[in-house]
Amino acid sequence: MSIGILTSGGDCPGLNAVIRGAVLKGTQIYNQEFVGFRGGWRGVVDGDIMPLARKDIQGISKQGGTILGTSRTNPFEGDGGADRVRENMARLGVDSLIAIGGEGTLAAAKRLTDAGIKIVGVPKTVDNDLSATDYTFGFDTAVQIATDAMDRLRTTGDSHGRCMVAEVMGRHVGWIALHSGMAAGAHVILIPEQKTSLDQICAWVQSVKDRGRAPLVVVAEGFHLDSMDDPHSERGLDAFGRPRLGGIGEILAPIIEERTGLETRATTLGHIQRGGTPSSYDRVLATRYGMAAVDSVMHQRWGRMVSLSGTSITHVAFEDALGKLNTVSQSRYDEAAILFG
Ligand SMILES: Nc1ncnc2c1ncn2[C@@H]1O[C@H](COP(=O)(O)OP(=O)(O)OP(=O)(O)O)[C@@H](O)[C@H]1O
Ligand SMILES: O=P(O)(O)OC[C@H]1O[C@](O)(CO)[C@@H](O)[C@@H]1O
Ligand SMILES: [Mg+2]
Repeated sequence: MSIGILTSGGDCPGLNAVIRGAVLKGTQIYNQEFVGFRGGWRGVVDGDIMPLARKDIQGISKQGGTILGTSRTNPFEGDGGADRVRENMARLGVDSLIAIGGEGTLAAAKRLTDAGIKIVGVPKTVDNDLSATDYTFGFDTAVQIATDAMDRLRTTGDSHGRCMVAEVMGRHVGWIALHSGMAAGAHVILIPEQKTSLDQICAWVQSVKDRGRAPLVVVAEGFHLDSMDDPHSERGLDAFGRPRLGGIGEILAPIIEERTGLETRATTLGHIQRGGTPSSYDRVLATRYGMAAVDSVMHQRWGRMVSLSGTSITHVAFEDALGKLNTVSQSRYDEAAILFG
């Protein structure tokens, strides 16, 4: 019997390092065999597998994306369901699953675990929005990419004396905005947790302008003004029926320009934040998660995900890992806000 690995939800730098860590420890220490399911839960429902022997994972921890592919497929929709998953696993000789994904992937994993399927979870998300782990891999890389981009925006903004608006990812939480904004010396950081008025945003921008500096405004895609009920969305729905976010930077830029008289440009970083080489921090965390997930399989810790607590790897039940987001606290926001304007 082998262990099946899948990556599901948005991709993120470090997924390949998890796969490598799991396969290396599993083959070397436990003499286990592995297969990969292609395209997240879709591969599990369709029985679409690829080999994951030691030679298949050589050198992949520095590669971005996921060699398995990913999707936002719901394993309970269409032809799916727990019975279908169970049948496919039995037919393919797969005894248990390592599901690598965010809160949605783990919610699906919990439903399958409740139906008796043996699953352990590995948390991933660039947004760092899972509360049951101190950090998810992918976040550090995304922050570094965003910080580099902002450093570049600042030199062109300074040269032209313009206000630059940088939009970063962060559907429900503002961690990428907070960390990259602090690192790049942003003058305004706008996050989903803190509704803010246009008057306040323009007052910060104006004060930077009055000091003769070129303002940098960082906005998370999930931010909404105090006058908006929901985050800005104009890009339809994702595969799970949720609004695709993005575009709030382009909305804010002309308003800031009109109100402050300062020429303003917006840049949306988008999926650049999720692409390319993982940072060394993310590779190490992801590798440790992969190895710990195999330990969990060997100890039959079904329905639990590996998690980082301080510098130690621990285990959290799916039900405790879901339902509560890791939001930016008021104190972390207040600390950053001292630097605004
Ligand atoms: N409660 C649920 N029951 C069954 N399937 C679910 C549930 N929640 C989410 N899913 C499925 O799992 C997929 C993956 O979830 P989602 O798209 O939220 O990505 P994720 O794993 O949370 O990663 P990301 O950080 O990119 O959001 C969803 O697209 C959906 O098809
Ligand atoms: O890649 P997609 O499906 O457009 O998803 C984008 C979403 O995924 C994330 O990158 C991670 O959840 C969010 O920040 C963003 O809203
Ligand atoms: Mg999600």
